[in-house]
Amino acid sequence: MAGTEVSSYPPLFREEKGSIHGGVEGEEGVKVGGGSSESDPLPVMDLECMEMEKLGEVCREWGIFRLVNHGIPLSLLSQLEDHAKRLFGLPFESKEAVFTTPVSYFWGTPALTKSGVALSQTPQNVNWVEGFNVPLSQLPLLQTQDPIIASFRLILEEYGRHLSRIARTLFEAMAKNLGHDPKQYESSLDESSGIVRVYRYPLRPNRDHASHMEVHTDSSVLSILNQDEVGGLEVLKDGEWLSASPISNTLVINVGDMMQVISNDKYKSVIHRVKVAKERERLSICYFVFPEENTVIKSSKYRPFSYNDFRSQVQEDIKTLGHKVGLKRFKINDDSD
Ligand SMILES: O=C(O)CCC(=O)C(=O)O
Ligand SMILES: [Fe+2]
Repeated sequence: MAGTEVSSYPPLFREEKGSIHGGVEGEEGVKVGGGSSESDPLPVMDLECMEMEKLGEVCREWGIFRLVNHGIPLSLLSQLEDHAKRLFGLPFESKEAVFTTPVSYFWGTPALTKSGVALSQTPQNVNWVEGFNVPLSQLPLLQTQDPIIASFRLILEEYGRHLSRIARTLFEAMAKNLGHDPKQYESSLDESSGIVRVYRYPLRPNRDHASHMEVHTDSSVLSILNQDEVGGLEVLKDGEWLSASPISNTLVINVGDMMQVISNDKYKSVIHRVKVAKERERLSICYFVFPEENTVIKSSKYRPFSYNDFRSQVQEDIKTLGHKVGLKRFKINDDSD
């Protein structure tokens, strides 16, 4: 596959390419799932038959769950994966030159500016990832003569419609479970803010136990993840890292920071990271959806702020401190930091 050509990696990722054997075997204290449903620790929710009580319990105790019966055709998922692999296989310089706006190419960090440019990262805390950032509402502006990019766009548009539907359905069920008036909370989920990130995690052979994506929570209301069969997503639950195994035709849903605020801290924004424990490249496709950016989010636990305020604070913290501080910045009576 073209994707394994060394020239398709950012230069920093090429140095260790010579010795791809002796990869990471897992780690003590981490249950590394083998991809079968027996080893899957995540609670499972069915989109076609939503159990409201269980949904509330899962969002309070886990902040993450597996979704089945999501209604996205398998053929669409595999077409998307196929196209992503072909585009990642282009030479690094072409990816940088071709994908600027509205779809941008980035590497080394998932922290991007509003226009999709990577915030700079020191070599010590570089994330072993590259990706395409796709603001769904701007996809029609992507002009191209390239047939693969043109069909990538069409596939993403269709995928985006499914994700909006899934996010809206889940959000309404969560609002109902929280006893919120759905009308009042309508602008807390703005489908036009939806972003898809297509990630490729290259091999990292000589860095046993190093993260491919560092520990974090998502800033979104909800995130919807579709990972390939390699796996590597890990979730912190009761002080233990659990592996969210890849299971075909299922999605993983994360409660994000904004949902935690909307729920007055009843739901929790899940702490997670990516560590690829196999000698294989990994591909994942993540969707993030946010509140309407200027609407003030009401909560008794936080001072009033909009998503715009939150994003600016996160970006400032990453620039000045090197990491996201997150919700603590807005919490009432929190004396930390
Ligand atoms: O690639 C994954 O599985 C997760 C990525 C992630 O956590 C993120 O982009 O926030
Ligand atoms: Fe994440």
